[in-house]
Amino acid sequence: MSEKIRELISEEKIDARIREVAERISRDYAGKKLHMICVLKGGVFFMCELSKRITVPVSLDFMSVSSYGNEMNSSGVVKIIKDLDEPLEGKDVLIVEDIIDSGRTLGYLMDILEKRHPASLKLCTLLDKPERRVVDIQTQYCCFEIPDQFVVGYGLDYAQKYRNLPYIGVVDFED
Ligand SMILES: O=P(O)(O)OC[C@H]1O[C@H](OP(=O)(O)OP(=O)(O)O)[C@H](O)[C@@H]1O
Ligand code: HPA
Repeated sequence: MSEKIRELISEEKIDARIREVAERISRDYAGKKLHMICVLKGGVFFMCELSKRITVPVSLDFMSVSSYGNEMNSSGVVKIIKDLDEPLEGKDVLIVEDIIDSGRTLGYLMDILEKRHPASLKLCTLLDKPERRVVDIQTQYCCFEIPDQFVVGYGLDYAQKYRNLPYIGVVDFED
């Protein structure tokens, strides 16, 4: 079986929407410092583009968790592959994700990070697939809601492929 990628959200639309969300975040955190946590690997493209457009002082940290492996459905078991370098105590923390699907990854992550006593803990996601939700997640900043389709590009992969596409595409499978 081979796969074909069909464009769902263009590079231009993503760029424009990230600017809008970055403006909102900059307004909401005016007078504060923002500690942004990127969930690797998928969140890295979004984190770079978003953080460049935020106008309050920003610090960055990275965490790697895995639940999908090379599959198209979450295993339900979330593993920490790399923990944060810095403590979160007293910081205004924004988690930056590429996608919320079942919500299992973020549900697990938010529980762990809350226990580290940040001053605030919010979530910013590039994509949200609300139809797929199993775990309830409160998202403060979302760029796009998408239907229940497996997507790639802008950091998102299928079996580690297509992360570097500059747009979001849907994977169509062919014989
Ligand atoms: O809401 P969920 O159903 O939990 O799915 C969302 C998670 O799945 C993907 O991560 P993945 O485990 O594929 O790792 P990756 O970012 O390294 O590709 C994505 O980056 C989210 O972290
Ligand atoms: O639609 C998706 N694409 C890539 N990775 C994902 N992880 C959760 N959902 C997705």
